[in-house]
Parts: sequence; C-alpha cells; structure tokens
Amino acid sequence: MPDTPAPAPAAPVLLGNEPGSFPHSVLARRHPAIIRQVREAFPYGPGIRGALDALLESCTDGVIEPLPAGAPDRDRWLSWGLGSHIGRSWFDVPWLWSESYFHRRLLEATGYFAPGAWQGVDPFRPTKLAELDSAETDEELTALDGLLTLPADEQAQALLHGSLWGNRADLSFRLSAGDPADAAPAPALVADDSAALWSLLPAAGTGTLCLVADNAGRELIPDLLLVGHLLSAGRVARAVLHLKPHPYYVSDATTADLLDALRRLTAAPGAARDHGRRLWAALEDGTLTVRAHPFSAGPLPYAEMPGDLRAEFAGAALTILKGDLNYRRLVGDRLWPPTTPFADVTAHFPGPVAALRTLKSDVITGLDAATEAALVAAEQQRWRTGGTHALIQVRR
Ligand SMILES: O=P(O)(O)OC[C@H]1O[C@](O)(CO)[C@@H](O)[C@@H]1O
Repeated sequence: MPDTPAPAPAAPVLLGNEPGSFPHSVLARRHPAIIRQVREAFPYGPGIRGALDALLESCTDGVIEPLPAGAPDRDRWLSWGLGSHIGRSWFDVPWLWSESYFHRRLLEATGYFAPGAWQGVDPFRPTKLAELDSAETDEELTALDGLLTLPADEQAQALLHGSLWGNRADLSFRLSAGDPADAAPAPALVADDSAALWSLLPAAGTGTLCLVADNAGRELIPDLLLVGHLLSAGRVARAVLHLKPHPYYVSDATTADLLDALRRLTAAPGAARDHGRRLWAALEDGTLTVRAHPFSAGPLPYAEMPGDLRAEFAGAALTILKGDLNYRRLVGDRLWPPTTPFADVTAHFPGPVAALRTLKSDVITGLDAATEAALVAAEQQRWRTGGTHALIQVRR
C-alpha cells in the first residue's frame, strides 16, 4: 500500500450547456453582444457584416465549424482539438475552448487574418484607446507622484495592488456587468500570499520575472509600472512580458497595446513619464523583453503548454499570471471545491507561480473554509463572478 493517499479526482471541466449558469450566459448573451460591438466599431462593408452575422448564427444556434483551408493557424488549432469539436454545439465543448475559438472566429470574420484591407486591424482598438485616454487613466497616472514619498516596500505593495485591481473590469466584462452601484461595497482580498510573492523577489535579485499580461489599458499600465519597479528596485535582473499575438477576449493586450501604453506614459507629466522612460530604456537594452507566444491565445489549460514555454517559465524566479482567464487556464477551468489547495492544482506549473486576479468566473481554489463560508453568507455565490473580490495566490 502506498503511504500517501491517491490524489483527489479532478473536478468537472466547465461547460457552457447549463442554462442559468455563468458560462452559459457568456456564450448565449455576452458573445452576441461582442459581435454587436464589433459591428459598430468600424464601417465594415457587406462582406464582413455578413460574416459577423453568420458567426452570430453559428455561435448561438449552430455548431463549431472548421477554419478556412488557408488559415495560417489551422494546423495549430487542429493540434488544440479542433478536429474533435467540429460539428458540436458551442455549448457542449469545454467552455474555455469554446470562448477561445469564438474570439478566433470573430477576428476571422473581420478579415484580420486574410490578406486585404482589414488585415491586422484590431476591432477593439477604439474601445481600448478610449480607456487609455480617459480621465480615470489621468487620475491613476497623477497618483503615481504621491508614491514617490513612500518607503520602497510600501511603493512596491501599492504597485502590486495597482496591478491586481487593474484587472477588476476588463472591457468584455463591462458588456454584461450590472450597474456599478450594484457592486459589493468593499472589495476584498479572499487570499493574500503577497508575503510569499515578495520572498521570491528579494532585494538584489538576479533572476527573471515573467509577467503574463491580461488586459490592455488600465490593467496593462499598472502591470508595466510593477515590472518597471521590480527592475529598477533590483528585485529581478530581467523581465519578460507575455502578450497576446493578436486581439483576444476583447481587451487582451497585444504588442500594439503595449506601444500605446508606453506612449501614454511617456507623454504624461511627472512620475508617470519617468516610469515610461525607464520602461522604454529597459526594452531598448533588453532587460525587458516581450513575447507573443501562440499558446497565449490558445484554448487549453497551462498543464498542456508546449515545451518552449514550459522551459521559459521553468527558468524564471517567478511567473505572475494576470487575470481571470489566466487563472482558469492555470487551475484547469474546473469546478474545484473552493478549499482545494492552490499548490495541488498548480503542481504541473514548471516554476514558482503567482496568480493576481479579480474573481470573474466560477473557478476558485485555495480558499480557507472560514473565508468561503463568509463569502457565501454575505453574497451566496455572487462573489465568484462579480469582479469585486480579488486574490494573490502563490505556489513556490
Ligand atoms: O480579463 P480577464 O480577467 O481574464 O477576464 C476575462 C473573463 O471573461 C470571461 O471569460 C467571460 O467572458 C470570464 O469568465 C473571464 O475569465
């Protein structure tokens, strides 16, 4: 008999086929709303409008269809399971897969991948730029001046929280979230391993930080500020920023969004401009590098990441995964009992890993029983999806 008990069986993978569930509402309501938003973003001609209408029909009442024969990433999607999903309802395959393929098909419909006038045009750029140019962004950048007088540790903690709460409201989330007045009055951390996080990033650190970014705009800016601070404070010697290779999940950050964010920072007054200039220089001298790995916009959990990405994360002193979707991919997009240890479900990850996430889907692990009970008592199950709670979880 073995000394250690067999691991608990994996929890069920989330599907979107249960009416009334959060995943079902995303497929049935949020995706059509995203198509409507894209239709209005640009004066697309009849061909693209027709393709968007066809996608709307397919994703609500139809089945998953193959990619066109000439699609540059057709083989990749086949290796990610497309072959076994063709002909099935979008609601009956893993929710993670279904959402990811929806965003791939949406770009296809706008002509993003095919040679032609619309190739490479991000349909979400107008909303991303509006957010970047907003008064809220001005306020957040101005607040940086006030950080300068704080002791280094407090600055670091403030920048960590800026990055964490920057994930609160991605642009797709806003399409279906209720009125902000309905939100819980006191956003709260449901798990806080920040001490463990800082212990992995000691002063005079010689290692590399990987930060796997999530949304552009008001999330990417605080992510950049955190990375820049960790570099200039000497907690890491190098940093690698993982972005998406193409627009994804409405507001996910691409290289173009990084450049917009850097321009915003360097054009700002005060401390923001200094941060921007240091980040610019770090990119130029190679202490900060950028990746846009295809797997970053893939439909699979991180347990199935390819070898090159695995090797990269294995070599990092710490990998920070930002946001709800990265969390779902990290722990497998399964309905785990909330007290399932975070270390168990992330044991597959090749190096130390931290999740910085506001809660926007049913998936959760690593809670203590008292915290779960308090959340349920106060909000039933709404705390899981409302975006008003957050977590910092770390596995060394
Ligand atoms: O930008 P984030 O934090 O990854 O959140 C995106 C979120 O959008 C949803 O997929 C729904 O569309 C969430 O469940 C999801 O994880």
